Amino acid sequence: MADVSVRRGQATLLDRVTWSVDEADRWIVLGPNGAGKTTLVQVCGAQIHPSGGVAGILGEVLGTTDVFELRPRIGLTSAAVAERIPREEKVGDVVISASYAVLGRWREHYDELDHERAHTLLVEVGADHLVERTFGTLSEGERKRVQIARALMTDPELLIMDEPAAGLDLGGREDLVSTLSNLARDDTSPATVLVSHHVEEIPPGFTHALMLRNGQVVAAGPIREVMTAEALSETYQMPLILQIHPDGRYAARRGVRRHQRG
Ligand SMILES: Nc1ncnc2c1ncn2[C@@H]1O[C@H](COP(=O)(O)OP(=O)(O)OP(=O)(O)O)[C@@H](O)[C@H]1O
Repeated sequence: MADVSVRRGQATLLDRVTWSVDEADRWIVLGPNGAGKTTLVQVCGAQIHPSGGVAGILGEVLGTTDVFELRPRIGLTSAAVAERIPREEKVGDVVISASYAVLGRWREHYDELDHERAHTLLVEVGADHLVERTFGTLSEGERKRVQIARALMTDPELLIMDEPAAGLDLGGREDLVSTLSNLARDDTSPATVLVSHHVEEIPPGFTHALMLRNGQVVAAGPIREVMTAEALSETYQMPLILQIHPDGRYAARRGVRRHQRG
């Protein structure tokens, strides 16, 4: 992205964002509510066009390419995508129908390889036992896993996940973090962008971080350089203490301002 802005009426949702993601990168995108995270990944996912600047995705430039050819090359999970999955659809079909970029399985013919791939992906995300269940009967955590398997079904060159841990309980979150960590560490996984609200949800193996505030980039780069208490405090506009655990997990909490003596 070069100087990418997104405007709606008088509002500037993204303000001259310059950012690049390489094939082997696994990015975490952090920022307070309303910072522009979803808007950013909607541009990355070829769902919306920038109002200004240039966005290049997988060798194509948005605005000069057919987004209907580009979108199947991108795996996207988000609340908006989940809402469009029919509740009565069987889990196996939710995953396999991604190969034709349709929601709701009907008319399509799938071959044995598709079935094998869907099964392998469900095993990878720990959801193979759910294959015969309907999507509507799954718990929030189970739905998130199925959505990730679906996003991977087309063997995308870019994987974008917008808040996959939202609504999960502690156990569900921990399971998801380890699933995402395994994905991140797998060399065959695509370039990945993960939007999150909590530093505790950053899966070990993620390589880069981008912090957004008011549509602007506060910090971006290799995770070990960018994930600092200073950058986080600036992003959330409050003094924060950041802990980095030896296993690569993070934790943050408000710091108490020290009163100066005298
Ligand atoms: N069509 C629109 N017109 C005006 N403002 C909009 C429009 N769409 C989104 N916004 C605003 O743009 C800002 C960025 O929204 P976005 O959804 O990208 O934020 P976010 O960082 O994903 O937030 P959250 O963490 O709450 O999901 C928000 O303040 C939102 O209210």
